[in-house]
Amino acid sequence: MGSGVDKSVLRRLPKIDLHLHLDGSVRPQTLLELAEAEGLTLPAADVDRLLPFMRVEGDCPSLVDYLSKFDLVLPAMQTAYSLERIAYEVVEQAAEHNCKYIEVRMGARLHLQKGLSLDEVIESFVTGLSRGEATYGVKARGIIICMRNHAPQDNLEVIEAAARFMERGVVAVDLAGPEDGYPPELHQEVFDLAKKHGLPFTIHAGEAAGADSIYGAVVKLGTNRIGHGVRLKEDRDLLERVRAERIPLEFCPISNIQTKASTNWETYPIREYFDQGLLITVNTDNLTVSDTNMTKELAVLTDHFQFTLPEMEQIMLNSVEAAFLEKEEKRQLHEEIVKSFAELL
Ligand SMILES: O=c1[nH]cnc2c1ncn2[C@@H]1O[C@H](CO)[C@@H](O)[C@H]1O
Ligand SMILES: [Zn+2]
Repeated sequence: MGSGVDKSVLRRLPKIDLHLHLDGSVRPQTLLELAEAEGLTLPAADVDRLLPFMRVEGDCPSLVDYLSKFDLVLPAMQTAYSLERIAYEVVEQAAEHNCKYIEVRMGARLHLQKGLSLDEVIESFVTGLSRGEATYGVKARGIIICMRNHAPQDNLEVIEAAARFMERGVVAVDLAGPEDGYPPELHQEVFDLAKKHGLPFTIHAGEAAGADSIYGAVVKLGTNRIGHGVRLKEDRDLLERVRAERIPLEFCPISNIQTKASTNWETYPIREYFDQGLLITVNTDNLTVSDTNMTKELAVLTDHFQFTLPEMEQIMLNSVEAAFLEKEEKRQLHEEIVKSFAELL
C-alpha cells in the first residue's frame, strides 16, 4: 500500500488546519503545570501516566465516549492565563508541522466556571493566537463554538460575544458536541443571528448522526462549511447539492475513525468524495485527544488512500478556498502553498 511518498517530505509540506479544538489540544505538560499552580487534582503526576487519561486509547465506542476525554482538561481552562497560554501553544504545535494557516475553535461557555465573562474568555483566546502568530509566523484565527446540548438562548449570547471580536481574530462560529438527539435545527435562531452579524459558520454534522444532520446544517441552517460530513453519501441528492455549491467538508481522518464516523479505513469515503469533486479538506480535530498532527493526517492519505503529492497540494488549496479569510488573504495563502509545493516537488 501507499503511493511512494517519502515520509520525511510529508512533515515539510506546507499545511492548513481548519478544524482544531483548543480543549482537545492541550499539552500534557501544560496541564500538569496549570493543575499544580491552581491546586487541581489530576489522576496522574507525570506526562507518561497522564497521557492515557487525555487521549483515546485503543477502541473508543462512540463520539460520546470520545467527548468524555474533555472533562479532564476543562477545569484547568478557566483563567485568562491558561486560555491565553493554551491558545499560544496550539500555534506552536502547528508550527512544528509547517502549518501556514490554522483556525482554532473553542466553546466559549465551557470556560465560565471560575467567573470569567464570555468577552474575557474570547479575549484571552485571541490574544494567545495572535502572540503565537507573531512568534511563529503561522496565521491563526479563532472560531467560537456553540454547544448543541446548550440552550439556544445561551448560544445566542455566544454569537453576540463572537460578533464583538470580528475585528480581533474571530472569523466564524460553529456548533459542536453530542450529535445524536441534538439536530442542527434546534439552533436555527442562533445561526440566523450569526448571519445577521455577517459571521460565517460551520456545523459539525454527519459524524455520529447520519445524513439528516447534514441536511439540517446545509438546507435548514445554510451552513458555509460542514464539520466532518463523513456520512454524506447516505443521501445522494444532498451530496450532489454539496458538490455543486462547493460547500467544504472538514474531514479529520484519525478522529473520524476513533469516533466511528466510519468503522474502518476501507469504508472511509475520502478518496471517493475527493474523486467526485467534493471540496475535501484534511484537518486534525484534537491534537491531544486524537494523538495526531497534520503530518500524521497526511500519512493516512498516502498509506491508506494512495494520495499523491499533487493531490495533497490540491487538498491544501481546497483549504485555502474554504478558509474564513478575506479574498486578498486567500490569494496570498494560495500563492504561498503553490510556491512551497513547487520547491519540494
Ligand atoms: O469531533 C468532535 N465532534 C463533536 N464535538 C467535539 C468534537 N471534538 C470536540 N468536540 C466538543 O467541542 C468542545 C469544544 O471544543 C469540546 O469540549 C467537545 O465537547
Ligand atoms: Zn470537531
